[in-house]
Amino acid sequence: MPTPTSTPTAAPPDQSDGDPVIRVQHLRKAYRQTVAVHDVSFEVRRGEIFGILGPNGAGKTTTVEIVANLRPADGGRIEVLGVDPRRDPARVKERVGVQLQESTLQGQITAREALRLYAAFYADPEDPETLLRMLGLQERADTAFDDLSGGQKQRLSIALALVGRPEIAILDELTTGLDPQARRETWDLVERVRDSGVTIVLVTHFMDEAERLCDRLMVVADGRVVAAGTPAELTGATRGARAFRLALPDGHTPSSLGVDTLPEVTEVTPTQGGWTVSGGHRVLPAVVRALDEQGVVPDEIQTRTRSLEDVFVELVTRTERNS
Ligand SMILES: Nc1ncnc2c1ncn2[C@@H]1O[C@H](COP(=O)(O)OP(=O)(O)OP(=O)(O)O)[C@@H](O)[C@H]1O
Repeated sequence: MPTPTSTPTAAPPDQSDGDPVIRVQHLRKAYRQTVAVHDVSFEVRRGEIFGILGPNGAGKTTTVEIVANLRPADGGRIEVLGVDPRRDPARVKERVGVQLQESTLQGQITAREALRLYAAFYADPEDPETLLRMLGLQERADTAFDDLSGGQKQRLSIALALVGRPEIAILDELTTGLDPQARRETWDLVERVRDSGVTIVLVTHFMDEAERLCDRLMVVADGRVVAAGTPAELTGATRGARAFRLALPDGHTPSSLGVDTLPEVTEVTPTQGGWTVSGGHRVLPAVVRALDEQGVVPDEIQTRTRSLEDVFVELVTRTERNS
């Protein structure tokens, strides 16, 4: 069974809004030959859901484990609720609840027993029965962990992260392996937890999850922050950015037709059966005009709102290209 990640005497959350509860500057961490985190800086504000997105191996888990004081950093400055986790580990343990990837409990323990056991580590824990109700687990409270569904196990691991009444909850790969309905239920639950005053740091590589849940987020690739902002800022919704899918007749590519060098085009990325072309407000007419001038009729043009996934793929592709 994993060691509980928090200990006694959590204070009730301070409800004052917006001030940073986590400040990370120039974080660096290497594991022997692998530099997992090159240079990561960010702030998490009280009461928000802050997302950390990135492809596999980007350094997301390493970053949050350092914030939760489960690993030492090699460099940089970290402040959690005003203190350096290395200097005051007890305070961070008291106030930060962590649900890490693949948290597994001993197979025969029931949800109720696990919550009671974890609650015993705190002076003022949340009532396990309240958590069971809040997470919709009361019907399954006496079921052995091994017999719970994936979604129920996930909800139990969130409950365990919340049992110490943390001010900050770190949720890592929250919905990996869940079916669509269980994912949606888990999202609703996370919003309820945030609404109850807990600041949430959400590690994910699901764009839909980030778009739906996060107030602000950062995209990490290869141990560096490659973009940060609200989902709307990142997708360019506030700047009138556009994207569309383009399929061309055999023998033509966007670069052979000079599409990628048009001033209106910011990015061309390959997608299944074609390319995603992104740019400013006038990107679509500019590309259609350029193709027409060369006598090329596109096989397909499909417009849609630029999603966080488009942005993510562009950013990660660009980072890989430059590294
Ligand atoms: N304990 C460790 N020892 C050695 N290398 C490690 C260790 N933990 C992580 N790494 C390496 O550090 C890099 C970053 O890993 P990390 O788990 O932080 O990334 P991540 O973004 O959370 O990835 P994922 O989405 O796959 O969980 C990877 O190359 C990984 O192999």
